[in-house]
Amino acid sequence: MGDLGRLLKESWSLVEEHQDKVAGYFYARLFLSYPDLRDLFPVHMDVQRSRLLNAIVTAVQSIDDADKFTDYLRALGRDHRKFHVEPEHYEVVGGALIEAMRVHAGEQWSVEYDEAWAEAYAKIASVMLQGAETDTNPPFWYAEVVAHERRATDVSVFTVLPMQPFEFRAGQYVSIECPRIQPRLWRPYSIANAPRRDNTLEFHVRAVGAGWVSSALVRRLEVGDMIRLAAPMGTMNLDRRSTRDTVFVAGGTGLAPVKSLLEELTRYNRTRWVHVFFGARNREDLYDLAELNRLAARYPWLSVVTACSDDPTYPGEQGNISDVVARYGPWSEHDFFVSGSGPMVKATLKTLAELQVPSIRVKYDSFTDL
Ligand SMILES: NC(=O)C1=CN([C@@H]2O[C@H](COP(=O)(O)OP(=O)(O)OC[C@H]3O[C@@H](n4cnc5c(N)ncnc54)[C@H](O)[C@@H]3O)[C@@H](O)[C@H]2O)C=CC1
Repeated sequence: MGDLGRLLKESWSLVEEHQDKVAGYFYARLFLSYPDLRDLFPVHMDVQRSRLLNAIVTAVQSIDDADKFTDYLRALGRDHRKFHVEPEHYEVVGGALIEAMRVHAGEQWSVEYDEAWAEAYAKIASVMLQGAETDTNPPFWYAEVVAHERRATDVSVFTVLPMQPFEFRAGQYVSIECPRIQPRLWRPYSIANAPRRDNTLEFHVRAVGAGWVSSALVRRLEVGDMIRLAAPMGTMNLDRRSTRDTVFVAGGTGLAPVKSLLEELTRYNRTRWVHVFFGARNREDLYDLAELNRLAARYPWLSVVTACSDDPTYPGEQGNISDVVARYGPWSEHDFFVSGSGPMVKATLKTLAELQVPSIRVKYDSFTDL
């Protein structure tokens, strides 16, 4: 770890325990110095409270890998155009963050820490700004909900039609906001189809715990609603030059990007064997199985294995999908795509490492919806 990385980690450990207070101070400082900024945030800050702070801290802490994150940060800058973020906002946010940490760190805080955070933050902000400034697309797209279907108690699949052309690559995700239901609350979801001639986009959403946006999208979204979409992000794309057979491992609605990549494969694949491992808690949550089976019946190169982790009488595989994949194989020559909750992705990456799958052949995008 470089010196800068060490200083950042060291200083964050001084305030880590008081994250809530740091977040409270940070937003108060932000809105005090820039009352206009309040309009960019949702009315109720409860859910939002730790999001921005966590995102910045994670990005800053990864500064040693900044080169690796350049594409991500540029895309994040483009994505942030949906908030109408101006260059001066970046400065205010950085200043408020450092002040909030300094105030809560106690006597051990030093000028060195101030400088380290300022340097790392400036680097990240400049890459994000570059991404935003070179983007010629609209800051967001309006899209009309044209279909909405409840597939399980907590899972819905819905389709939208963007009002202007919306370009993306199979496997990417976008932030979504529904102004009628929850203005200014944006959450990322994967697009569950490859680009289509009719421009429609499909999303799979599960209403989880305190996930306000997800619950609203599952329970309250209606055909005819207008939602807003931000710029597409993510690098979980197919490499058309690869001739390797491919394995997709999906947990729950993490199936969405897998469906998108499968749809792309149906357009050109003739030679690669493709295996889908789809895990859910119970059989009802295997919400898209009928469609997967239909694809497998039509394309001889595709096979599907399903598993339930909390349904002992399910006749298919039992257990977490990260373990189920290890019962098949050998996999050391395959390309892998992993999609699901953070813990599911982590567990699957561990299994694959144990199975000697080189990490370079494993693609995943990890994002969590709260
Ligand atoms: N909706 C979308 O477009 C996308 C969603 N995701 C993420 O996928 C997740 C889906 O959540 P749910 O449907 O509620 O899935 P879930 O929590 O019900 O889990 C589904 C399956 O994933 C596996 N799994 C879960 N936790 C695991 C762990 N700790 N270790 C090993 N395996 C585990 C198990 O096989 C389980 O049956 C969410 O976290 C969401 O953020 C990811 C990509 C796209």
